[in-house]
Amino acid sequence: MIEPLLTLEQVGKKYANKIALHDVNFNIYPGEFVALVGMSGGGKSTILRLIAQLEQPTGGRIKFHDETTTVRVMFQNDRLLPWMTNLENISFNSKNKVQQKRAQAMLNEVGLAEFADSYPNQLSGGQKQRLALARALMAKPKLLLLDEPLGALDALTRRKMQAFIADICAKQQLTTLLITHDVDEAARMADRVFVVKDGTNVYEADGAKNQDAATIATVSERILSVILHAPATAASVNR
Ligand SMILES: Nc1ncnc2c1ncn2[C@@H]1O[C@H](COP(=O)(O)OP(=O)(O)OP(=O)(O)O)[C@@H](O)[C@H]1O
Repeated sequence: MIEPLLTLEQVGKKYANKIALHDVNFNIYPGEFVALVGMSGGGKSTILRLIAQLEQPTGGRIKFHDETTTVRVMFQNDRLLPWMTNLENISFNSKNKVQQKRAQAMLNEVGLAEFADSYPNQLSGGQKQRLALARALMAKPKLLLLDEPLGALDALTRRKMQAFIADICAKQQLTTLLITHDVDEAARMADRVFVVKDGTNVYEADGAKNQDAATIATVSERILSVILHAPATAASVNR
């Protein structure tokens, strides 16, 4: 049996006057691409922040089966540093030759080789997100967390970036967790999709990664229907 990379067991998160999460249970396995979808306020970003250890759960536990697992997050806001060149943004301005070479190779990988010496504000939205992805990948993370990374892009660029990110993650066999409102995006990019509703994960479906448009549409429709109609008390999945 394959050991999960990450297990969430009855995870809860209480803020002063709000229960954001109350019973989150799931496993993520090495190399898979998982998407968390759901309506606004359901708890998706809170789950991501807990996994990234930006906050601590107030109940249950989050277990990394290999304690050396490194995690990187890519956010909707690219968080690039405007005063550094694109290359410096991903090499963290390191003078180390190996690091610089790797940064250049990473720029090639994301199709930005010719923009090494220009600055983030000279890039398009999609290019900025590719640079942000390159920066996240520089650390060779075992787990990549994507927090609505394509939310600010126009529809066409977004579609291109979905394929681009899914391909890079597959090529690098990177374990990836994507948070998105976009059901079609989740179905299109993910191996598995979890629906998060009212602080818990209420449903799990196979995604439609690398499938034809009709399959993506069918999977999206099913997920959307769960988001709209699943009772808040539905049993959470535990795989
Ligand atoms: N720091 C906080 N203090 C108090 N309540 C919070 C805090 N962060 C989140 N919440 C609440 O927890 C719930 C879940 O929020 P969360 O941001 O995780 O939802 P989400 O599904 O990611 O929503 P969205 O898609 O709009 O980002 C919401 O009701 C939110 O108001």
